[in-house]
Amino acid sequence: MPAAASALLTTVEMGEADRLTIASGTPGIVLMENAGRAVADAVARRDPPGSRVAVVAGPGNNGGDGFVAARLLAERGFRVTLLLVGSPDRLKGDAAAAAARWTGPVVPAAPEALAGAHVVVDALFGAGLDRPVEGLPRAMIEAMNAAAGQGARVVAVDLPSGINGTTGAVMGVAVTAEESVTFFRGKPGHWLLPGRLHRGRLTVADIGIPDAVLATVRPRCVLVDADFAREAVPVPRLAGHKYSRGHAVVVSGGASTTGAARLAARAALRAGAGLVTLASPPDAMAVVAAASLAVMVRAVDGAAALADLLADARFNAVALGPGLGVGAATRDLVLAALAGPRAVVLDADALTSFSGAPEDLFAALRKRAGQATVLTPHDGEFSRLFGHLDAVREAPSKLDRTRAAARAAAAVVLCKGADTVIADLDGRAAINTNAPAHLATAGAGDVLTGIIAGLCAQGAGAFEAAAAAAWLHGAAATEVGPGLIAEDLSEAMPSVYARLFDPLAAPRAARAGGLR
Ligand SMILES: NC(=O)C1=CN([C@@H]2O[C@H](COP(=O)(O)OP(=O)(O)OC[C@H]3O[C@@H](n4cnc5c(N)ncnc54)[C@H](OP(=O)(O)O)[C@@H]3O)[C@@H](O)[C@H]2O)[C@@H](O)CC1
Ligand SMILES: [K+]
Repeated sequence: MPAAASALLTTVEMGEADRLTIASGTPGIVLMENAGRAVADAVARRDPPGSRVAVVAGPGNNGGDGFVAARLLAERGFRVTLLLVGSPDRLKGDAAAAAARWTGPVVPAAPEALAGAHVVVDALFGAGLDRPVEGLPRAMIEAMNAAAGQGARVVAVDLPSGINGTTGAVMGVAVTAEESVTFFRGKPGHWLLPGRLHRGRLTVADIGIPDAVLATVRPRCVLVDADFAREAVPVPRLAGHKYSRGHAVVVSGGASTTGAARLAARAALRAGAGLVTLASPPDAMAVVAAASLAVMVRAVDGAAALADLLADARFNAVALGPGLGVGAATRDLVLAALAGPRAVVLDADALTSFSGAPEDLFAALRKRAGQATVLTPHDGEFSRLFGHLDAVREAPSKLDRTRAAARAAAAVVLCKGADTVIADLDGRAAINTNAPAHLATAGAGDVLTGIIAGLCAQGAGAFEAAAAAAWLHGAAATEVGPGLIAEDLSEAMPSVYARLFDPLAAPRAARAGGLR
């Protein structure tokens, strides 16, 4: 997996990182002191000494972090109230040790005790939340949200209480924080919906866990960022020529529906493919040719003709789906594309055409497992293709649903949305949230398909191509800004690439690692 810096750790993986660190000689109470200090620092960064701080501490180590933060804030002149959910004599281990260092009163938690707080530190539940929240904890979460409504700033320790760190799910009810301070690395629940909407600004604090533990923990999920995209995008060699950058084919629909394929084709070219050909039904040739300059056009009448065209091995990546129409003709085109040694990207109508018989698609995909194949469903297309599978229905998160779909289809699956998840069939996964709201516009999905095909044509692996394309697509939308229409995305790609590969604009870590 590229970019270990952006690894996201499940709560189990984070527990292992803690254990490995403690086993190699750093006591747990030291980690807890560091965690509590990071929380106190987050409070002190924005609120002056003298502010009233209510710390809501729970019965586990998240509460322990709260005790440390309470002590350090009191030492810095904040007026701190410590509200405990549960009884002090049931605190264990490091949390008990942290509580013993707190010399102020321990007040039994009650919702009304939050009145007048300028800052609420939510140290109720973190990684250990394992069931729906009820009773007093629920009342305290609701009171924290009510306090936020009255103007209090809520700073969550590790996770907003009620959010599952691994899945991002709300376990009954959850705090909506202004800031969450987490430790060592982010967690999938900080980035998946709805967790992302609850966590506010995310601060990741170093608490003394060495990066080296990642080699043992081996996290399977990353957040897609600029470093990931920089590593994944094949950079043209000076000695290369257009053929060495691959030749992508995009299959077009009929005369009245060529726009989607044209958007995809142009995006494949802008993504860096050496050559791009639109395979067009004969009746649409005039329309397609008139609107394409750098993109080439070939008449292709049905699945047999597509197979003939693709017999030329230089066509090394094919995208199908945008504007293709739903039905048997599209199914045949898809099966023809899948039946050979090339990267294939399936989107939109190419997916919907198999919604009555997904197993037919999966069988064709399994035959080519090991070759690059990417499916790019939105939520509706995803449930039509994969909704019948138990492993998908029972998955606790979008992350796991997408992984289950990738396994079933023997392909990389990119499930679109505000939290786009990309999963490989081996369990590797990535989350991309680099997507401004104005990206949700007609034709944007067609462009994403084209970028993936363009990266695959240049030799990127299917997983890397899909994840990097999602990030680039979002970066292009950010570059254009509000008012964006799908046509603009491809035109913004040169600026996105310029920024990505400009050594002066790149972050220090990437410079030190050397740009290819
Ligand atoms: N050394 C380390 O490991 C470090 C860990 N760190 C910190 O520790 C946190 C993880 O700590 P944790 O594992 O103790 O879990 P935590 O989130 O405090 O909650 C568990 C408690 O809640 C309870 N409980 C659960 N669900 C419930 C529900 N629905 N309703 C009611 N009760 C519920 C559960 O009780 P039980 O199941 O026993 O009834 C248990 O008592 C992590 O987020 C980070 O902040 C940092 O200090 C860095 C060093
Ligand atoms: K919390």
